[in-house]
Amino acid sequence: MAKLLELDHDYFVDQLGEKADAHVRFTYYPECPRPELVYGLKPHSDGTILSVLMVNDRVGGLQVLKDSVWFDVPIVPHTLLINIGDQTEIISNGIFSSPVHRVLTNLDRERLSVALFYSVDPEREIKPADQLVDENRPALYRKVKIKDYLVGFYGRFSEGAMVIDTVKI
Ligand SMILES: O=C(O)CCC(=O)C(=O)O
Ligand SMILES: [Fe+2]
Repeated sequence: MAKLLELDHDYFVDQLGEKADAHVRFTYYPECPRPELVYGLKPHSDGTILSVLMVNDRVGGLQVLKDSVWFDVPIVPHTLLINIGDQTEIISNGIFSSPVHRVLTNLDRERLSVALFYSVDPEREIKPADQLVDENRPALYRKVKIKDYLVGFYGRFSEGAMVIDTVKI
Protein backbone atom coordinates (compact mmCIF):
# COMPACT_ATOMS: atom_id res chain seq x y z
CA MET A 1 0.00 0.00 0.00
CA ALA A 2 2.78 2.44 0.93
CA LYS A 3 4.45 1.80 -2.43
CA LEU A 4 1.24 2.55 -4.33
CA LEU A 5 0.93 5.83 -2.45
CA GLU A 6 4.62 6.62 -3.03
CA LEU A 7 5.25 6.74 0.72
CA ASP A 8 8.25 5.23 2.52
CA HIS A 9 7.87 1.48 2.25
CA ASP A 10 7.46 1.09 6.01
CA TYR A 11 5.12 4.08 6.41
CA PHE A 12 2.12 2.03 7.55
CA VAL A 13 4.24 -0.18 9.80
CA ASP A 14 5.62 2.96 11.49
CA GLN A 15 2.09 4.27 11.97
CA LEU A 16 1.07 1.09 13.79
CA GLY A 17 3.38 1.93 16.71
CA GLU A 18 4.85 -0.28 19.41
CA LYS A 19 1.50 -1.30 20.87
CA ALA A 20 -0.48 -1.96 17.73
CA ASP A 21 -3.64 -3.86 18.38
CA ALA A 22 -4.72 -7.14 16.85
CA HIS A 23 -7.84 -8.95 17.84
CA VAL A 24 -10.01 -11.65 16.46
CA ARG A 25 -13.78 -12.05 16.18
CA PHE A 26 -15.49 -15.36 15.55
CA THR A 27 -19.03 -14.81 14.36
CA TYR A 28 -21.71 -17.44 14.25
CA TYR A 29 -24.78 -16.61 12.18
CA PRO A 30 -27.57 -19.10 12.92
CA GLU A 31 -30.26 -19.95 10.40
CA CYS A 32 -32.91 -17.24 10.35
CA PRO A 33 -36.58 -17.88 9.58
CA ARG A 34 -37.05 -14.29 8.28
CA PRO A 35 -33.83 -13.33 6.45
CA GLU A 36 -35.61 -10.46 4.71
CA LEU A 37 -36.11 -8.81 8.11
CA VAL A 38 -32.85 -9.53 9.94
CA TYR A 39 -29.23 -8.71 9.14
CA GLY A 40 -26.45 -11.00 10.27
CA LEU A 41 -24.33 -7.86 10.64
CA LYS A 42 -25.60 -4.46 9.69
CA PRO A 43 -23.85 -2.13 7.23
CA HIS A 44 -20.54 -0.79 8.55
CA SER A 45 -16.95 -0.22 7.56
CA ASP A 46 -14.18 -1.68 9.71
CA GLY A 47 -12.41 0.79 12.03
CA THR A 48 -9.06 -0.89 11.39
CA ILE A 49 -5.94 -0.48 9.29
CA LEU A 50 -6.70 -3.86 7.73
CA SER A 51 -9.00 -6.75 8.46
CA VAL A 52 -8.35 -10.30 7.35
CA LEU A 53 -11.46 -12.36 6.91
CA MET A 54 -11.87 -16.09 6.64
CA VAL A 55 -15.42 -16.69 5.48
CA ASN A 56 -17.41 -19.85 5.37
CA ASP A 57 -16.56 -21.63 2.13
CA ARG A 58 -20.11 -22.86 1.47
CA VAL A 59 -22.54 -20.24 2.77
CA GLY A 60 -22.41 -16.72 1.36
CA GLY A 61 -23.99 -13.62 2.82
CA LEU A 62 -21.23 -11.02 2.84
CA GLN A 63 -22.04 -8.06 0.60
CA VAL A 64 -20.15 -4.89 -0.26
CA LEU A 65 -21.62 -1.53 -1.22
CA LYS A 66 -20.40 0.14 -4.39
CA ASP A 67 -22.10 3.09 -6.07
CA SER A 68 -25.20 2.54 -3.91
CA VAL A 69 -25.57 -1.09 -5.06
CA TRP A 70 -24.95 -4.14 -2.84
CA PHE A 71 -22.76 -6.80 -4.44
CA ASP A 72 -22.28 -10.35 -3.15
CA VAL A 73 -18.69 -11.07 -2.22
CA PRO A 74 -17.94 -14.31 -4.04
CA ILE A 75 -16.91 -17.36 -2.06
CA VAL A 76 -13.44 -18.49 -3.02
CA PRO A 77 -12.54 -21.56 -0.93
CA HIS A 78 -9.24 -21.54 0.97
CA THR A 79 -8.87 -17.82 0.44
CA LEU A 80 -8.41 -15.01 2.93
CA LEU A 81 -10.18 -11.77 2.19
CA ILE A 82 -8.25 -8.59 2.97
CA ASN A 83 -10.41 -5.60 3.77
CA ILE A 84 -9.08 -2.05 4.00
CA GLY A 85 -10.29 -0.27 7.13
CA ASP A 86 -11.05 3.33 8.13
CA GLN A 87 -7.56 3.99 9.52
CA THR A 88 -6.08 3.32 6.08
CA GLU A 89 -8.69 5.56 4.46
CA ILE A 90 -7.70 8.39 6.82
CA ILE A 91 -3.92 7.94 6.45
CA SER A 92 -4.20 7.67 2.65
CA ASN A 93 -6.36 10.83 2.62
CA GLY A 94 -9.17 8.92 0.96
CA ILE A 95 -7.11 7.40 -1.86
CA PHE A 96 -7.90 3.97 -0.43
CA SER A 97 -11.46 3.68 0.75
CA SER A 98 -12.79 1.51 3.52
CA PRO A 99 -15.71 -0.33 1.98
CA VAL A 100 -19.14 -0.47 3.59
CA HIS A 101 -20.19 -4.09 3.95
CA ARG A 102 -22.91 -6.14 5.63
CA VAL A 103 -23.85 -9.77 6.20
CA LEU A 104 -27.23 -11.20 5.29
CA THR A 105 -28.82 -14.06 7.16
CA ASN A 106 -29.74 -17.36 5.59
CA LEU A 107 -33.02 -19.19 5.85
CA ASP A 108 -31.78 -22.71 6.40
CA ARG A 109 -28.02 -22.62 6.67
CA GLU A 110 -25.79 -21.46 9.51
CA ARG A 111 -22.57 -19.60 8.76
CA LEU A 112 -19.28 -18.92 10.52
CA SER A 113 -16.61 -16.33 9.89
CA VAL A 114 -13.32 -15.44 11.53
CA ALA A 115 -12.09 -11.87 11.29
CA LEU A 116 -8.68 -10.57 12.35
CA PHE A 117 -8.59 -6.84 12.99
CA TYR A 118 -5.32 -4.89 12.89
CA SER A 119 -5.22 -1.39 14.33
CA VAL A 120 -2.79 1.39 15.20
CA ASP A 121 -1.71 1.66 18.86
CA PRO A 122 -4.80 3.08 20.61
CA GLU A 123 -2.73 5.84 22.26
CA ARG A 124 -1.51 7.19 18.92
CA GLU A 125 -3.08 9.75 16.63
CA ILE A 126 -3.45 9.37 12.91
CA LYS A 127 -4.09 11.88 10.15
CA PRO A 128 -3.66 11.99 6.39
CA ALA A 129 0.01 11.52 5.44
CA ASP A 130 1.66 14.93 4.83
CA GLN A 131 2.89 13.74 1.44
CA LEU A 132 -0.71 13.15 0.34
CA VAL A 133 -1.95 16.61 1.23
CA ASP A 134 -1.44 19.72 -0.89
CA GLU A 135 -3.45 22.66 -2.17
CA ASN A 136 -5.04 20.52 -4.88
CA ARG A 137 -5.95 17.79 -2.43
CA PRO A 138 -6.51 19.22 1.04
CA ALA A 139 -6.80 16.97 4.06
CA LEU A 140 -10.18 15.24 3.96
CA TYR A 141 -9.99 13.96 7.55
CA ARG A 142 -8.98 15.56 10.82
CA LYS A 143 -6.39 14.18 13.21
CA VAL A 144 -7.90 11.59 15.56
CA LYS A 145 -6.68 9.51 18.48
CA ILE A 146 -7.33 5.86 17.76
CA LYS A 147 -8.71 5.19 21.22
CA ASP A 148 -11.30 7.95 20.76
CA TYR A 149 -12.14 6.75 17.28
CA LEU A 150 -12.77 3.21 18.42
CA VAL A 151 -14.80 4.26 21.46
CA GLY A 152 -17.04 6.24 19.12
CA PHE A 153 -17.05 3.30 16.78
CA TYR A 154 -19.23 0.94 18.73
CA GLY A 155 -21.68 3.65 19.79
CA ARG A 156 -22.08 4.91 16.24
CA PHE A 157 -22.25 1.39 14.86
CA SER A 158 -25.15 0.53 17.13
CA GLU A 159 -26.93 3.66 15.88
CA GLY A 160 -26.37 2.52 12.30
CA ALA A 161 -24.11 5.47 11.49
CA MET A 162 -20.76 5.49 9.67
CA VAL A 163 -18.03 6.41 12.15
CA ILE A 164 -15.64 7.72 9.51
CA ASP A 165 -18.11 10.51 8.81
CA THR A 166 -17.28 11.95 12.26
CA VAL A 167 -13.70 12.74 11.21
CA LYS A 168 -14.39 14.04 7.71
CA ILE A 169 -13.56 17.72 7.21
O1 LIG B 1 -18.89 -12.39 8.77
C1 LIG B 1 -18.43 -11.76 7.81
O2 LIG B 1 -18.32 -12.26 6.68
C2 LIG B 1 -18.01 -10.34 7.97
C3 LIG B 1 -17.70 -9.94 9.38
C4 LIG B 1 -17.42 -8.46 9.49
O3 LIG B 1 -17.62 -7.69 8.59
C5 LIG B 1 -16.91 -7.94 10.77
O4 LIG B 1 -16.83 -8.71 11.75
O5 LIG B 1 -16.58 -6.73 10.82
FE1 LIG C 1 -16.68 -5.79 8.96
